[in-house]
Amino acid sequence: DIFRFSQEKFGPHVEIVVNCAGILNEQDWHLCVQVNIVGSILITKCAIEHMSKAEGGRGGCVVHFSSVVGMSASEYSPIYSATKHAILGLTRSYGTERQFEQHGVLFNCVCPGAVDTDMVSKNAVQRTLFPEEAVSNSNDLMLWVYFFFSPDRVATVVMDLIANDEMNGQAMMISLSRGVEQVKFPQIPHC
Ligand SMILES: NC(=O)C1=CN([C@@H]2O[C@H](COP(=O)(O)OP(=O)(O)OC[C@H]3O[C@@H](n4cnc5c(N)ncnc54)[C@H](O)[C@@H]3O)[C@@H](O)[C@H]2O)C=CC1
Ligand SMILES: CCCCCC(=O)/C=C/C=C\C/C=C\C/C=C\CCCC(=O)O
Repeated sequence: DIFRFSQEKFGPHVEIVVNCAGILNEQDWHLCVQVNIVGSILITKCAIEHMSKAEGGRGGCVVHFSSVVGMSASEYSPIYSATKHAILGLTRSYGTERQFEQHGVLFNCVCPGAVDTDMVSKNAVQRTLFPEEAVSNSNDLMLWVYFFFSPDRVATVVMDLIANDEMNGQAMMISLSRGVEQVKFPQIPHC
């Protein structure tokens, strides 16, 4: 539907897809898996269907939203973290040379740390993410609660990815400790 909406509003050729939709819900983890993983796969499939040069499209780029906890363990939100690992894997696998040769579509993702949005106010403030005792026992945790990126900062990184036609299968991490950084993955040969 979102592709049809875009075509009606902006014209027939979709060339840029930003898949930002996501939820953090450890209680209703089926929903979390459905929205974050299945949703991202569906968007990927639709993007290829509409953008693939082999199907009459013009190619283009897809930017998915993973997270810093898509690359590292999350003590408080393991299911959410697993879904964000999946999005990273999806991005890297569709962002291979073979896939690009087939479709002409670039796939990259962003992996932000905490960003000042409704997701934070729903989860951090209401403490579904932080059990009460974890908040009261850790000064470090409180540090995270008060330091967030602005959504604009993340949007700038997304815009840079859209403008870059060299990057494919890459992840841009946006973290307090390291700033904006392209993640270097180990090269593991297929067995
Ligand atoms: N806020 C944060 O600290 C971080 C957020 N992220 C990721 O950034 C993305 C955006 O999150 P936020 O803006 O922070 O959260 P948010 O809760 O403020 O916004 C999420 C958006 O996703 C949409 N959405 C949810 N389920 C949907 C569905 N089934 N179909 C279509 N749209 C749906 C909502 O309507 C909402 O507009 C998510 O993928 C999230 O996992 C990544 C790292 C950190
Ligand atoms: C360290 C930032 C992790 C960002 C995770 C994410 O994608 C969305 C989080 C949304 C709300 C939570 C806000 C802040 C999280 C702060 C600390 C989390 C501690 C790490 C953990 O074990 O989950």
